Amino acid sequence: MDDFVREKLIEWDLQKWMDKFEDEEITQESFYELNDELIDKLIPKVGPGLKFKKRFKQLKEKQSANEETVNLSAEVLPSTSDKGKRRFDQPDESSKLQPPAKRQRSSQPLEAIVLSDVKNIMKFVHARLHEKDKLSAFLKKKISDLETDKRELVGVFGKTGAGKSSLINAIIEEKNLLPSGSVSACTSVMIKVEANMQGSNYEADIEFITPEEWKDELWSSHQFLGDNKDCEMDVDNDYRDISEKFSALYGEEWKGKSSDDLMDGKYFREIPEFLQGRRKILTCESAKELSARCVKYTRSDSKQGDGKDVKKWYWPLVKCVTVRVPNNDFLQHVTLVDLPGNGDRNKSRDKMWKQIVENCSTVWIVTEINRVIAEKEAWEILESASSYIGNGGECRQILFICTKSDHIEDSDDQSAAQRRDLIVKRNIQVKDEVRKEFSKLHKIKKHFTDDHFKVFTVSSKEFLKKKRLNADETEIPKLQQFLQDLNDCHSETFNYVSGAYGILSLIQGANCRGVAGKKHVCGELERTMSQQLKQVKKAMAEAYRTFERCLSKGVESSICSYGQKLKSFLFRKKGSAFHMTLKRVVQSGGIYKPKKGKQININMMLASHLMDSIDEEFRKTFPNEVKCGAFNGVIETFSLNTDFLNKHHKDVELQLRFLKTEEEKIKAKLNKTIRTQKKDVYNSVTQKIKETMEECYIKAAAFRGPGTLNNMRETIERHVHSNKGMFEQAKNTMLEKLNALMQCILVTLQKTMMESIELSLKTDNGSLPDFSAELSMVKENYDKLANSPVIR
Ligand SMILES: Nc1nc2c(ncn2[C@@H]2O[C@H](COP(=O)(O)OP(=O)(O)OP(=O)(O)O)[C@@H](O)[C@H]2O)c(=O)[nH]1
Repeated sequence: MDDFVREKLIEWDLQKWMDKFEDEEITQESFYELNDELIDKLIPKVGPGLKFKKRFKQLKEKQSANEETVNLSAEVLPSTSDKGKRRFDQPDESSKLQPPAKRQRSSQPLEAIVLSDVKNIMKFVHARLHEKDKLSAFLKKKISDLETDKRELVGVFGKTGAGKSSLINAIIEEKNLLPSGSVSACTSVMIKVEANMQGSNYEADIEFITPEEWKDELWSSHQFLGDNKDCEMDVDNDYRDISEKFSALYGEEWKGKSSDDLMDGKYFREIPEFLQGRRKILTCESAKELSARCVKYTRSDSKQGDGKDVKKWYWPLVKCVTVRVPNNDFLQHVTLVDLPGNGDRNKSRDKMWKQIVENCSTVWIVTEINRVIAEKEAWEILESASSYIGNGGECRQILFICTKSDHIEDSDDQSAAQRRDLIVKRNIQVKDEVRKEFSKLHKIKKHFTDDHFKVFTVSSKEFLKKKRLNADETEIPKLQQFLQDLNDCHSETFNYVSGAYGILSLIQGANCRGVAGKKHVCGELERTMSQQLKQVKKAMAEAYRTFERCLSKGVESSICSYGQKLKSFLFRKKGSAFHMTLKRVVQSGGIYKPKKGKQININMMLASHLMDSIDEEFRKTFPNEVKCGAFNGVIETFSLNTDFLNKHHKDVELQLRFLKTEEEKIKAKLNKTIRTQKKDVYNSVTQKIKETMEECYIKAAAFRGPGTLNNMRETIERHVHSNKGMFEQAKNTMLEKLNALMQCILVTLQKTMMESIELSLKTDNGSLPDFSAELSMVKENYDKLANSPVIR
């Protein structure tokens, strides 16, 4: 690094530290970024204020004292639960100190180091630009818009006892994190597992449902119990469900009490956060301790095992628990979510379930190897989740994970090698069977092809014990590799650095006055843009026509067949059990999830012909795979051809570089918008039908006494007959949403690129600060990244 660049580095570092002192933001961790040279330079810079000098001296003394402490045995040192948050001017008795910034830096990947450096440079540049003119304001905004927060969501589904918790523990190599193994306790809430980026502790962040939601649930359960007190019906599952939920929280006390009584503060003394609408945070030094403290919030009743000391179980009040794990390479950019298979019977948890499921980029279906084909639950989960994760979501891969592969019937006279061979042979056979089964699932195959589906046969137990199988044979390392690949942040970092490189190039370019070729290049760019936008419009118009054609067919077949569909559902069963089921369906807006079995959803049933008509085209137009790109890849191929212009117009090289990075950034941003908005487009059909049906559900739910079942049936049938137009309306809603999305893409693309062309080539501004040193530093980092091997 030459002296000039070094000087500059020190200069912006100094500015950063001066700001930090002014804002009183100095923390123990950040202090370790200061070196002697900086401290010496900083003292005169921060002015005559002795306060600073004094504080620096204290800091310095503390640093040397702590460096000595590092060598002492960790056991003799007190805990460091709030390390990193403490200010240096506060006494800090508990420092088990290792300079984190220094310690981590050596083991950090290139991307993390580059990103941190470039981010600091851009912070400095941002602070130095004053919003006195249009260009500076534009540049400041561009810097603020640089993004890097990629996080991949992996949804882990499976029935209780399938081995999800053990699997997660094994993969992230935290064997005591999620409780598993008890016979009667099971995970009853959604659990997100992610990295603790802030500190070195294990944390559980417990989010509750609101007191109002709980009151609603108490009220509707009382209604249900009241409605059924005289009936001898097969409502066992629902009754058991209510009883289990209330007994967990109130013991036997809930019986005979009103909803208001059960909201008394005395029941929630241990969790004041619930009544205050806050989250509860548990912080522990070990995974084991956290796991033990979490049990009463995450698991359901247990007479034995891990919950024997628990008096109250709070899972009915918990919406979601986020467990944060420190220093874990597998979780840097990945969140694993342990999810109940088919949504949740509680409304707000079900809403959250859907939101999470729709955002999963990968889905793991976990099931025991022994009953993989016979056991229908895993396949049902896959089938019922397919529209949420496929066209209605963003899942790129489904991993079907068969657990407990070590579980094999063997006899005493078999040698260890024979048992191992049996396991390996069965693994191959099972994989084959699972793939065949998958290829029969027509509903799922509308959303996913065979390439999206992978099968694994794992043993979490053997991965830890290695008695019968070696690590590779347990296939846990394959899943670890899968997570590592998801964690790869190369492309996100590269986008950030290349965006920063472009912005600094533009600043440099703007400072060069009177470049001759600007006008000509500008004309060329505008011409290219108008041609390219035409291509985008053409591809969009084609997609619109295809959607219209498919949906029109869907409307026709919906009108032909809805009557039969409705009849076979409404009259499929006789008697009081179905009466109760239908009542629950209409009470909850046409959607009901029985304790056992598939979800009932009248709205989806009515929308099914429309969805069938569009599913395949929808997947082609909005593929979830990153490499494909929406609207036949036309946004991916959009280009202003700056590379070509660059060859002939070296005088505007800096501006063209900026435009190239702008083009990449806007395309990445649009892809994100499409990924989110297309879910809305897809769900709009069912949503429209749900809205049209709401009125008749309310009417049907009001019936009481003899004849209720028939009254409900008739009300629903009559309503659908007189609202047949809803199929056409649903089609139009989807087309309107599609059109709005297309317009948004076109306008954003055109506006952003036009603005960038104007500001880079039509403005002369020689008064921006000189950032040539920053430009060369960012270029150095850009080249480093561009030349580093990409893992994926
Ligand atoms: N033999 C064997 N047993 C396993 C393996 N993985 C899990 N188990 C056992 O299977 C049982 C259930 O495992 P969990 O990990 O708690 O299953 P889960 O899917 O998380 O269950 P819930 O918490 O109820 O949702 C426990 O007794 C585990 O010890 C494995 O690889 N081999």
